[in-house]
Amino acid sequence: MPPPNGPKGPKNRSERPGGDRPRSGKGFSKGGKGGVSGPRRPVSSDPSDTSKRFVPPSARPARDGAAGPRKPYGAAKAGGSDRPRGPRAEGTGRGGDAVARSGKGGESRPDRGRDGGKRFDRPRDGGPRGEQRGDGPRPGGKPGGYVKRDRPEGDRGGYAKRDRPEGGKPGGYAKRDRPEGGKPGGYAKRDRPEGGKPGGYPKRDRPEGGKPGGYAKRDRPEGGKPGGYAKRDRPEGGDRGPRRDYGKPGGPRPERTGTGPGPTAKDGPRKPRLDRDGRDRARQAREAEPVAPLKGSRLITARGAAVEMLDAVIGENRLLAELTGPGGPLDRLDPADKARAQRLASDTLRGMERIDRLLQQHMDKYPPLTFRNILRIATMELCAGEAAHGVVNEAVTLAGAAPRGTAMKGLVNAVLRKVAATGPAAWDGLRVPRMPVWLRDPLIEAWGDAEIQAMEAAHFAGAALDLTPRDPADAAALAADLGGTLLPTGTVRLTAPGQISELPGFAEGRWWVQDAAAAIPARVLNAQPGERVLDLCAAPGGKTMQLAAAGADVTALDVSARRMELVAENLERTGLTATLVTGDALEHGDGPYDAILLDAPCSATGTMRRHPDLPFAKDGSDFGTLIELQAELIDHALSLLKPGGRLVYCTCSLLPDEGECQTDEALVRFPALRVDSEALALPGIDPAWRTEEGGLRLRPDHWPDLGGMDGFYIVVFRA
Ligand SMILES: C[S@@+](CC[C@H](N)C(=O)[O-])C[C@H]1O[C@@H](n2cnc3c(N)ncnc32)[C@H](O)[C@@H]1O
Repeated sequence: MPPPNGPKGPKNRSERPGGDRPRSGKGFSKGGKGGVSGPRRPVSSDPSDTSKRFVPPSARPARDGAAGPRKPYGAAKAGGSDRPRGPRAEGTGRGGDAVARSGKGGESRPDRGRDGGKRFDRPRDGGPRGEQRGDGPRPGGKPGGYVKRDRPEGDRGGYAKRDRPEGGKPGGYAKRDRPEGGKPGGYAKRDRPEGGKPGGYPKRDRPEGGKPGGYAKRDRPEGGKPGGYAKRDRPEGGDRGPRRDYGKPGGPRPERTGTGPGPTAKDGPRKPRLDRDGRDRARQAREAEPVAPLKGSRLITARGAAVEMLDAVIGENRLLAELTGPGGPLDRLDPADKARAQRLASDTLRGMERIDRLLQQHMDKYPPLTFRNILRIATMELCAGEAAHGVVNEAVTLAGAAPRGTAMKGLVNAVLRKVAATGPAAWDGLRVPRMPVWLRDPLIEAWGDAEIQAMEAAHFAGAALDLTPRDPADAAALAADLGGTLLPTGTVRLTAPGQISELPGFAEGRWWVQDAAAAIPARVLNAQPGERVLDLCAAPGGKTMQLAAAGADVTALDVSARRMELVAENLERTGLTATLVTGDALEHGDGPYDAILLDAPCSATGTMRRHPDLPFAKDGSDFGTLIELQAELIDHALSLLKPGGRLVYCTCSLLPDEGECQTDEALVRFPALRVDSEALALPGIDPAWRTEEGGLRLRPDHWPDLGGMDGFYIVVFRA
């Protein structure tokens, strides 16, 4: 068979035969790994020729010429990224995480030991001070210089002489030691909080080679505005040109608190910031330790646990879902307080940009991370209408209970009283918090400015609780019984649900938690009773349950043993059955199947309404690896299909690279493959959501009057 259209493009693209995916030498390739370099063996275009379809991984060409087993997912980043990862792709992609969160969920990292509260008691090393050090107040010193009005005349709020970094001038941080973008004298009003100027990083700080967006203008129609990946915009053969690098694998990670100030042009070349923000220590710690255990009584409260969660997300780039397991901040809380702590942490992350803007009005510089997070949570609560007296008292108590926190109590008290006086009234006038620039720029290029603002509004609004009824015919009755809303696609939405496991019908398995968008892939797959269906990346099992409830003979596979336990628990609760397989999808060979659902691991950027921690914990540097894996999974899934069988590919991502582009490129690799767009004609699915290549693009700003939905891409292939 002649090779399908190969990539045509700039020189730095991998030259790969067989219609392999066009890739950039920078772009999404994995630096030293060089991306998938071998030719991809195409699926036979002859539907009856099943013998040529399955190419076992062992028979595949070596990646980068390197023989041997595939490396664990994300483990081998180019440029020495030291971000430790668990087993391949565990926890990536969160299309079904809602199920896990209903009391079954979060992944803990069993490979980490316990540690005695290090985060609150870091050794002072005399090194540069930074925003994320979390070191506690300086020795022997009052926290002078934090609160604006507390400054003595002429005092610029800096550290006392003995505390200055070597070479430091009075009045603040020596240039090299200043927080990114910081000026001498601390965080004066004009200096923005974490992350820099609104809008983010100056051009030169963008990932190498990365233009904002990375989807070059030339790909758009003449004069066309961004938004949509219309076929007409693409060069022949589905070649979109080099892909964007969403992060800088192995390089220093950009500031991404989501709120603010990043490096500014005057800071000069970027330098590693690990010492400055404590991330080197954090990373080392992550290899061996779970969340630092709770220290003392102060953290056995919802607010204390929320502080610890924020410390881990912002200071250590951990996801909230990683923090819910044994040994984590929630460990010793009762279920109601667990829920409250998670809500406090999520709401604070969601509103972080506004919160920091309010706080910065009253501080010349930020205190260490833990105290900053105490202030942030309290500010969020004050602006949400909580009684000032209780919020301030609790925050002061929390601060005082932290190591070396006695000296911080005054600061916390003074700042929060000011916030209480003016913050709630100012809150609504502040702009809707934005996504971090590394993500915002490419999304604007993809969907347009107004659309991104609408998505940000949806993210800020958060998400209701969505339920999928086991029996789709029960949806209206379920909505009535639970006081919910029946959405056009058959999901039941609850706006004030309370504790999930206490809701009627939970124990009996009448429903499960699943975002409205996440429920659509299994619906378009339309499994029939008795059909042999494979759910290829199944955990925690939301889509498996839909397929099993339809009466199909379901095999559910996932690489994560821990997450497969959730599938088993969910099936047991709902009284549904499936064959469970724990293993790598790329090594599964038990075909052929009538239909396959591939809910591939992805950036999870479509789930930010529910996971506001994502922009803080991620920087996009692993997206390239995920995109490569998605293509491999598509190829392998196709090899397991019966002739004429259907493959539903989906990701909970907003990035076209994980959706529309994957479809384009699969169609180039496999010319006989067809997209079945008719399968998308289901009740509640707006035809306007269809994409030119025949898929379905769901976005958080869809259904604005109903409360939005997660971002998803869905396509139905026919072999
Ligand atoms: C988006 S989640 C799946 C959600 C699930 N379909 C649901 O609806 O509940 C992606 C899953 O892919 C799994 N995964 C990642 N790489 C895999 C691989 N190579 N083989 C099998 N599963 C994999 C992850 O463990 C994760 O559970």
